[in-house]
Amino acid sequence: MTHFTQANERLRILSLCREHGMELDDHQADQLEQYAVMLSTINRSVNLVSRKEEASLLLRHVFHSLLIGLYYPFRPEERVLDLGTGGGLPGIPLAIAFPETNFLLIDATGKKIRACREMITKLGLSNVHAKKTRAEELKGMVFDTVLSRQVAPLKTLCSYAERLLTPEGLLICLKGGDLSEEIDAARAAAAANHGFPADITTHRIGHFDPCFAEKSIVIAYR
Ligand SMILES: C[S@@+](CC[C@H](N)C(=O)[O-])C[C@H]1O[C@@H](n2cnc3c(N)ncnc32)[C@H](O)[C@@H]1O
Repeated sequence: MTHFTQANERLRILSLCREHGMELDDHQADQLEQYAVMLSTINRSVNLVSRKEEASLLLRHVFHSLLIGLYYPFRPEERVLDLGTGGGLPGIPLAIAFPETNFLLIDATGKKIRACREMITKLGLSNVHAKKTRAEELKGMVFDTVLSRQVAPLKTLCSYAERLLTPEGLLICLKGGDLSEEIDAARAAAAANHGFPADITTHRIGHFDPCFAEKSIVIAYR
């Protein structure tokens, strides 16, 4: 990404966040930009994001992740799990935007978690930790919210999240394409997941930028 393009993207993302009520200070904007640069650098050796989309990392990955915070403002002290985080998406951008909320990033792939740890340390973030584990193997922890971006069908995510969430907990996913069959399948499987989800809402996000035309935020409720 050229410096010119990156500066434009930074301004655009900051103004989009501000327009929608998410105020980020200069330090947070610097951290988001630094994260996008590190993601792009590490991506040369560890496959963290699609190389085709590298040209607009700040918009397509960082801002895409931040959109969750526009629909669901995280509370201080809330415990959030990013299930299948890869290179820290959506967890790291959200941990930057919500410094008083606690994030745990998990992924089944060790080199991705090592990359996340390196970026977390360089960004100086103390509210986010990363652990190599499969969701099915994570035990003895509960979360107020489980997040997931591009990991598994909703039905599978609900089966993982159900035993990791508090009684009022939510599953929030970033998804693409026509979701009607996926949502029907998740609803049909609810009985096998202790009634989860009791309800599902979807929010189209194409109005933020044409690159999100096919994308939605899906929220599954107890
Ligand atoms: C397509 S990548 C998406 C990564 C990231 N969320 C993003 O949006 O860039 C899917 C990731 O989910 C991880 N994953 C898939 N199933 C998992 C499971 N059951 N438990 C933990 N991680 C899982 C994979 O290792 C992979 O890194």
